Amino acid sequence: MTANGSTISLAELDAVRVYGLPMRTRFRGITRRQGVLLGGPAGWGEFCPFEDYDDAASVPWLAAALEACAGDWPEPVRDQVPVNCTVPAVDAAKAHAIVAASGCTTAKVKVAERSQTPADDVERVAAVRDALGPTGAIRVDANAAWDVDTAIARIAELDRAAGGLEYVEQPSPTIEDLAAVRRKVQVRIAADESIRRAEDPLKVAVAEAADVAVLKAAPLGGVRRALRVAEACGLPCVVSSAVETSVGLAAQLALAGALPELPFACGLGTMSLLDGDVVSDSLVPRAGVLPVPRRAPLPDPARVAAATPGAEDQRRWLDRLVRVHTLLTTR
Ligand SMILES: O=C(O)CCC(=O)c1ccccc1C(=O)O
Ligand SMILES: [Mg+2]
Repeated sequence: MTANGSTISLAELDAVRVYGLPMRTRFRGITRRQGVLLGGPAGWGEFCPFEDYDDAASVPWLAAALEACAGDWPEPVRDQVPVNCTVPAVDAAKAHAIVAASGCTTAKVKVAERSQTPADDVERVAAVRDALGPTGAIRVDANAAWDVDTAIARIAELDRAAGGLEYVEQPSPTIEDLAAVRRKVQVRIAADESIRRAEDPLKVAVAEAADVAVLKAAPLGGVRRALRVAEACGLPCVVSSAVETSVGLAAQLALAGALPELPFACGLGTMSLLDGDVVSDSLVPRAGVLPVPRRAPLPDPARVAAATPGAEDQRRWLDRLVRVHTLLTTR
């Protein structure tokens, strides 16, 4: 459903294209992204729930894609959005190179990945500071890896290595953990998974668990729904990608463009994580900013053809699309 209560049926779509693109670096265990591009009456949307999401969890992703197909995005209040570069759990030299090449003055560094030691994280963050210079902002994302005591210890080390962290994203799994960590550290806490997956995203603010809310348009059911979450939670918001193609990123940028306040850089500089795109004018940041588009860029037929996966993957995604659409429309 869109905010207007209209749902596009699959029969109203002009085009349905399954795509698959490899990731340049393994990221949170993900080595490729696949999804479906939907061509609707007013534009293109992208349906790309993560592989491990079940049908119920994928419903909001479809709502977000159909909102884009219906051309149902709110009016933006800004025409460009500052973004961070994203530094996966790579070695320090590679991290330095990513930041230096990015043109961004904010870097988000993945930490606490299973293949890494705390010393690797400290080295990576120190290298990122070196590449950014003294004025850039560094945030880290632990993806809920730490228990409360570990979080408190690691945050202190990483804050020192960074010469000051802007915030720590999801240091621990639960809202209660985040609140406990937040009471013990000086660094701001950002809630990501707690908002995406919680039945009631507002609990984050109520529990005083976070200083910043990370919003992703697709898992929250689209731009308009995500805007309502932003309003209700009352926290400063950062829009962060789900590593979509430029079609899905456009919806994220529509959200970032429509938020009344945007005090921090957004996590939308993720095209560099994907090896390829489905449009020819990719949403790649220039000088650390991305434009706020009025609609998604049009898929380029040659690029879509080049990214089309095998018959089995196509079938799997079309089946998934139909099942999730049934769930969306029969709720
Ligand atoms: O925010 C960014 O810079 C990149 C996006 C990102 O980190 C991400 C991408 C896919 C799934 C989860 C996450 C995350 O923020 O944890
Ligand atoms: Mg995160």
